[in-house]
Amino acid sequence: MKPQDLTAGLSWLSATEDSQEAAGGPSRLLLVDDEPKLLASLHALLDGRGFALTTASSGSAAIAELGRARFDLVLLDLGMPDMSGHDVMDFINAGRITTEVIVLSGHTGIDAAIGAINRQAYGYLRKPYRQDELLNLVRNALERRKLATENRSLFARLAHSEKMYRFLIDSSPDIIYTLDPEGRFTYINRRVTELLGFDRDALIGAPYTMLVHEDDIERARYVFNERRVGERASRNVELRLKCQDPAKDKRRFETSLRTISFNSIGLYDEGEPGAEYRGTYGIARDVTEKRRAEELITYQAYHDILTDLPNRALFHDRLELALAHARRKNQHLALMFIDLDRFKVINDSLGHLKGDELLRQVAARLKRGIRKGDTLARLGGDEFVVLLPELEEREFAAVVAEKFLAALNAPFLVDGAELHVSASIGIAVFPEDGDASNDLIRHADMAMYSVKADGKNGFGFYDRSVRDAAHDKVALEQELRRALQQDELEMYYQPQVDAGSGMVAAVEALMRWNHPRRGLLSAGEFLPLAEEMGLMVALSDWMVTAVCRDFARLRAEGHDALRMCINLSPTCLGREEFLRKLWRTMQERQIPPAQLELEITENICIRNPEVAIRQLNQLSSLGVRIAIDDFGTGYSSLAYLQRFAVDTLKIDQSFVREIGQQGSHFPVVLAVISIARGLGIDLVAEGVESEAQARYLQQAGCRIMQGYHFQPPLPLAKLQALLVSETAYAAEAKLA
Ligand SMILES: Nc1nc2c(ncn2[C@@H]2O[C@H](COP(=O)(O)O[C@H]3[C@@H](O)[C@H](n4cnc5c(=O)[nH]c(N)nc54)O[C@@H]3COP(=O)(O)O)[C@@H](O)[C@H]2O)c(=O)[nH]1
Repeated sequence: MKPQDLTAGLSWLSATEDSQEAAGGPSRLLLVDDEPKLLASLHALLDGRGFALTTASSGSAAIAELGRARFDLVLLDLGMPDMSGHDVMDFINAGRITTEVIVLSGHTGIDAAIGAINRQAYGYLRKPYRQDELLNLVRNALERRKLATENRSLFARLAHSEKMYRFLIDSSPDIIYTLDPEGRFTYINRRVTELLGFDRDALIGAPYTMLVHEDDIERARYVFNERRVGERASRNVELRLKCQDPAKDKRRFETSLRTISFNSIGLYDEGEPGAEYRGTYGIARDVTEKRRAEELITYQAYHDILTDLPNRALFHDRLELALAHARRKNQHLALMFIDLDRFKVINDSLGHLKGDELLRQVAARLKRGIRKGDTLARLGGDEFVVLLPELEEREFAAVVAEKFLAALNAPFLVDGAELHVSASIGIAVFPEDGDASNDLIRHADMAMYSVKADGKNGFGFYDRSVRDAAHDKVALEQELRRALQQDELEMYYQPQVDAGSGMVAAVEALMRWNHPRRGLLSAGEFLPLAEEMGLMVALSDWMVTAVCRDFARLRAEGHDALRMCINLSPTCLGREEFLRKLWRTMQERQIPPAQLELEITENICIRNPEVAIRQLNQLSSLGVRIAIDDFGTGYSSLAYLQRFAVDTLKIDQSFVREIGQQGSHFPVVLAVISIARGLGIDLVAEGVESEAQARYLQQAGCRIMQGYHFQPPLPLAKLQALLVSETAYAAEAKLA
């Protein structure tokens, strides 16, 4: 049997050996000699010296012992009958059994010694040996054995720690690198491949500049050529690094970049500055997502999410900058305030999703009208502002405003429906109309309101008339609050005439204000202000009391077939207490429900639609009539016909006004008349101002008309007189 074969199955020995050695205890010695006397004397010599002794009297017995246990030292005879000492050493070497061997040989020839040394025997003693010589050799062999064992364990611990650090470095979420003094990579962990796509082996020896975006190279020098340590090392320097798609051609860089934050420290001999510079090491963290999130947050803080336009904060910022620039350069700038007309009605009747889509499309059209350097922003709702810096002439702002109005003129297609939108634009110019940003915005806003008051769909500059109107408005506000207490309000009544008979069929109650300085103001001149000021509920309460009182009086005077029409403010409808008060007052004044008609407009249901619809239906079921005012102008007019039991449709004045030329057709008027006829609903045409209009309407099938052509709104006394003369005329006609 070859010594190698004998070692099969003994590999556990070398694996566990070190740990057994590390466990400590007496050194274990195996004494091998086929000569019993020599073996005994050897044993006697070593016994009692702190060793654990085992004896073997043949080569094969020695091998069996070596397979059974670990020995620190084998004292080995060479010439044994069954197996030579050399064979035993071959077995030890083949099995990688870590033990020291001292050969004790009776051979005198040099070959035996050479054979022992070639097999890594620690020592060779020729028999007979001196005892002290043997003991010395044994001590030295065991000392070497101890050192070798310690070395091996140290090496194993180092290898383990190296493995662990490599694992930690490679699985680090950060890039870890070292550079030589010339800025070439000497080490870089695996993270570089995951993050940037580069093969890390290909990077070793390559200059760091190949990774850095051109614009960041200067800053990169600061990081990568780092020569400082400790507190002075560079920290959190952000650079943009290029990425490579490993799937693609490796020579081509992808345009994508990642933002990486670097911390780096200079490497010196003995780790001290002043000693020789060896390069740089550092850690780099990917902060791309963090930066993107921060950029998004910043973007959203300064932009309107719906339209992607600058928001109020960014607009103010740009305006302040533009003003500073204009002051320095002695230039003009214009500020425009754009407000869509009737957007609230569209938004409430079509729903907010469509309203939002419309705003997006409006923003896109307005954007097309501005130049580079101008700013278009959305302040919220349907309010936009435009900044035109470096304005050469005031009139240029008018050209831009006209461009905006023309851009909005074409219909918008929202969810398959065509929508028509117009805007009112107010313009204030620096420095004439204000020096501070807030003044300019306020003045452009006032100019815009003035355009609205003048009929909307246009533009206007902030000027003296706007200023005066604003002052008037402030004064009017204060006076309106007093008007209620000082009994300055009065109800007027405009007859609705049957064009066939010329008789008054109904009257519409219209509020008037006997202003102490300005004279009689019609409802259109102060009710919008009352709505704005939140006075509408109080005014409507007063109106209900006054109308029911006047109506009861008219009825008591014998005009009991007369119908009274009152206008309902959207603010009041949807308030339970208002309609309860109306009902209570009607009962107190004994007004039959069928004689009262409530006029509601298209935006009546905006405030509290469910309550409004329920209440209207309740009143309707009690017999009160419902009329739709301004029919045809809103987006929901037709939808109302399904929601309420509508008794009357009022053809809006704007359609009636168009009736002028003889022989023409007025399709909207005809359509409203045919809808009313088809549904069996009464019709009233409002704003009839001429004989021609009256004739056309009558021929088209509308008999009841209201307008200056017949009667203007009248104070109660005049109405009473009219009704009395009418009754007298009717009586006369009957007699005749
Ligand atoms: N909630 C309340 N609303 C009211 C009340 N009183 C009036 N109103 C509403 O205010 C709007 C403006 O009213 P007013 O200034 O009174 O104008 C009305 C008429 O004076 C005017 N009119 C009448 N005939 C003609 C005409 O031939 N030509 C012409 N250009 N104008 C005319 O029209 C207004 C009546 O309109 P309508 O109501 O649509 O029939 C107005 O919307 C009133 O409804 C109130 O007490 N409460």
